[in-house]
Amino acid sequence: MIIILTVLSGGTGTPKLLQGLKRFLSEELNIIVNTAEDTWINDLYVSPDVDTVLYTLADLINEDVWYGRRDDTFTTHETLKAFGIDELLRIGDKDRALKMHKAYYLKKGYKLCEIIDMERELFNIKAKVLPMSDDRVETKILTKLNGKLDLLKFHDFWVKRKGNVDVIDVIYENITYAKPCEKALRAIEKSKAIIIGPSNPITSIGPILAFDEIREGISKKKTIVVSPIVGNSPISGPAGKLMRAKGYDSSIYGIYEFYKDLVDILIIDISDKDKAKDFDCEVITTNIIMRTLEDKLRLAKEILELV
Ligand SMILES: C[C@H](OP(=O)(O)OP(=O)(O)OC[C@H]1O[C@@H](n2cnc3c(=O)[nH]c(N)nc32)[C@H](O)[C@@H]1O)C(=O)O
Ligand SMILES: O=c1nc2n(C[C@H](O)[C@H](O)[C@H](O)CO)c3cc(O)ccc3cc-2c(=O)[nH]1
Ligand SMILES: [Mg+2]
Repeated sequence: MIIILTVLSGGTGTPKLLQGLKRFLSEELNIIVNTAEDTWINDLYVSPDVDTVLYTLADLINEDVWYGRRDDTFTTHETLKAFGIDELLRIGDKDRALKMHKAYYLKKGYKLCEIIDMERELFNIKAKVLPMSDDRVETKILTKLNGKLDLLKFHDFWVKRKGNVDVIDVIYENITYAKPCEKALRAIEKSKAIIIGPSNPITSIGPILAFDEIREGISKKKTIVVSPIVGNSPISGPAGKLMRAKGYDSSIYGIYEFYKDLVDILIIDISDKDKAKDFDCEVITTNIIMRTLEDKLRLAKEILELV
């Protein structure tokens, strides 16, 4: 009997875990991906977390930065810069084709989920890669610049300003009107368990869980959460700062608080084991820091044994 699982993912932490999971599962795996950082850059449609998941599953990902393709070239990016067009994101030539492919079919009226499914097939990926929505939702960071309130696009906050601004709030623009992707809802329904991967709770998993129907569907399933935080810090990125801005402690206490309505099993790092008794759910302590492929395979295997 094939065990169907659904994983919620952003673009760095969970893709590392996917490198482990993909060794044990193929078509049984559904990945619902955050699309609230999607953006048009000139004529390219950039869906950063989706593209990182596709490249990770196709073994093409650049693991130094967790975006773009390994061994890509940057001729067009550099030439555009010479022409005075500075793309905020350093987009490789092969990677550009994937973003042009999305733009081409979006302009023809295709749904994002249909285009991603075409791309999954082009990369011979067996797992289903599903956007959280086919509608635009955009994460914005509320801050104060020169004494004035300003709402920054995520890439302005993270790529241009390196996250070096005070974060007053984080909002998901258009979430009220956007609809979850039907295929994502079906995947949750068919799943034996849901894995909320070690991604940024606020800007990667938060947008996905902001859809009531997605939350509702997950609440009916065994849900395993892998913490992206060890001690009081995320292993990388702005998750700690963003959690504090939303009123959550940058610790596994904050992680539990954020997921408490959904989590059945919380996986924390061995270094946090003394806190394991403080949670009203099953807690597994293990090494959750994935440096090597062996780390990723071991963590994936430990998780699959819980399903
Ligand atoms: C900017 C970045 O967002 P994104 O690139 O989308 O990344 P994710 O939200 O998917 O993941 C960031 C998240 O991942 C955690 N992380 C990273 N490596 C590990 C690891 O080996 N183990 C583990 N348990 N978590 C890991 C990291 O702490 C980050 O919070 C972003 O928001 O960082
Ligand atoms: O911080 C960066 N993030 C880059 N990213 C990642 C990205 O947009 C953000 O860091 C993620 O959205 C964070 O979740 C890219 C993603 C792509 O799909 C393609 C190219 C890039 C290029 C950059 C980049 O130059 N700098
Ligand atoms: Mg992301």
